[in-house]
Amino acid sequence: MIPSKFAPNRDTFVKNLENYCQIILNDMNQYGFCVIDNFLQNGDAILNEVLHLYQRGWFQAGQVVNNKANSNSKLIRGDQIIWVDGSEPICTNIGFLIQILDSIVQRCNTMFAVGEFLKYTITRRTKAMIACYPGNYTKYVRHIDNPNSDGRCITSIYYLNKDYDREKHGGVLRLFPQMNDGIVADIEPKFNRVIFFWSDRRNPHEVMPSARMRFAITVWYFDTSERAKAIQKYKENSIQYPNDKDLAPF
Ligand SMILES: COc1ccc2cc(-c3cnc(C(=O)NCC(=O)O)c(O)c3)ccc2c1
Ligand SMILES: [Mn+2]
Repeated sequence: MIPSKFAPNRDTFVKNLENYCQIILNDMNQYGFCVIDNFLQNGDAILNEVLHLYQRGWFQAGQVVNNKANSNSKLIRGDQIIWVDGSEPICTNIGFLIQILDSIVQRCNTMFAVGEFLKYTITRRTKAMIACYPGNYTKYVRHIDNPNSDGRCITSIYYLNKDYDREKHGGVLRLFPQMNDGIVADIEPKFNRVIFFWSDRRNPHEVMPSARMRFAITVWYFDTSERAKAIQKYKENSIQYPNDKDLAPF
């Protein structure tokens, strides 16, 4: 469990974005991450849309960037993913989630910006990546989402797993925050819970082996200048920017 003094875990019933922003600004500046429970009213509708997409067989095995020829990427990450932008007819509730995340992140970066948020200009994001860890102890080994300045500054993950019991199901998100005194934080992927964290080296993390099907929706937000530099660097080295086609920005 996350030690209570440290846990920026929030069981909040706040009804407006400003309250969410204050919580996120405080926790992201102090701990580097923020957890909010009971995030939306339409969680069930979002889950139904995700299950519908999964049952249609549209998810693909998650890739690993710089995957060495001889390594089995399954050993690194076992998720299956699909990218959506939320405007698809069967994703209207997922689209609502994306709009709320956009509103919160933009307010944190403009109207209420303090501390670390002042360092970024966030105007773009990826599409939403819906990930399913299918159970049978699939996991994602310890990694950093953006270790080499690819432009991503905030990771936001919305969880959809009802009755999640960490003892029976595993699948906990384990964060190793480098800010503060670096206490390890175990985040259960509970239904209608959202987490925001800095995507860079401040937050190494892993998905522990999951014994049951585990769904999450991730959106990454870009810092404009870091993103532009990253694309320029890959163009100069005439390397196809690995994330452009895969992270399907926007
Ligand atoms: C080359 O194309 C791609 C396309 C998609 C990619 C997605 C991830 C990724 C990163 N982090 C997590 C994670 O930390 N999940 C934590 C949780 O679910 O609680 C995750 O599930 C997936 C990494 C590399 C990718 C490369
Ligand atoms: Mn990650």
